Amino acid sequence: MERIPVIEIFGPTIQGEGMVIGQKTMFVRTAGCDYRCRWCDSSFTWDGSAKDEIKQMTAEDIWQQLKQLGGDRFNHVTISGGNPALLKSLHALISLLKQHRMRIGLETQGSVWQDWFYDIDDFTISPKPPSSNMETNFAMLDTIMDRLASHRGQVSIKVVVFNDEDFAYAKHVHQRYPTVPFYVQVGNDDIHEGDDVTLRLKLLQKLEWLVEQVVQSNEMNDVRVLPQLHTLLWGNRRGV
Ligand SMILES: C[S@@+](CC[C@H](N)C(=O)[O-])C[C@H]1O[C@@H](n2cnc3c(N)ncnc32)[C@H](O)[C@@H]1O
Ligand SMILES: Nc1nc2[nH]cc(C(=O)O)c2c(=O)[nH]1
Ligand code: SF4
Ligand SMILES: [Mg+2]
Repeated sequence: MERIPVIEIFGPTIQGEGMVIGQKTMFVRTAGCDYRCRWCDSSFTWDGSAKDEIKQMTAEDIWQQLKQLGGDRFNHVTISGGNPALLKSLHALISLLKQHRMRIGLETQGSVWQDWFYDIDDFTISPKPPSSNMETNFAMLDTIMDRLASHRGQVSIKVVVFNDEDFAYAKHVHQRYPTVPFYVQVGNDDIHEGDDVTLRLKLLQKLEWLVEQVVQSNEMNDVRVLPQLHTLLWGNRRGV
């Protein structure tokens, strides 16, 4: 039986980001990433700090844990990471979730393709801006966007923005794929802040700044600006 490296399973909660923000969902977070974003809010998935929590699970193990946590109070499961697209073995989980009539969301940065992408209902691709210190492979991103063009599910692009340079990058990505629903998301620079009131204030100020950038730009007439709703509600906690 193929195994999937899982670092946490949680929910029911709400999708705090992007196209289906507010959707009640469970989360399955896989371990391992091909990127090392400077500001990654889930670096425990790849930096070794939570390596003892990684479980090699079968699709059936994961389903059992989802049911144990969520009972019959969910019909949507979001797969995130790390980069879940590194895992060919996820196809087994995707088909099992389909059998159980779940809708499936995926969060990935668009650096790797998998054939099971075709079975995702809510697909979020989040290419990384300069502040991450990562470099986008646009040839790969073009391939992925091209293959998903005739996808039956919803596809969107979400770029996290921390500064002017990131905003310029976001414009560039939006122009490259102009027909794909496009979201800019507030970057959280304070991933170690423990005081939720302080964090909220900072994030709302950044949201105001980002809204202003979009309002003033004639190249961003058809984009949506969002905060991370879960961070506003529950701060930097894991598993929410
Ligand atoms: C932790 S990543 C996991 C999925 C995949 N590796 C990716 O980056 O798309 C999930 C989402 O969180 C975003 N994210 C990570 N750190 C963040 C931060 N400090 N502030 C805002 N968004 C962040 C990522 O850009 C991505 O859209
Ligand atoms: N509530 C909630 N929404 C999220 N949307 C994307 C998340 C992620 O870490 O991928 C995330 C998360 O960790 N929690
Ligand atoms: S690609 Fe996603 S999980 Fe990987 S380091 Fe960047 S934000 Fe974190
Ligand atoms: Mg998160």
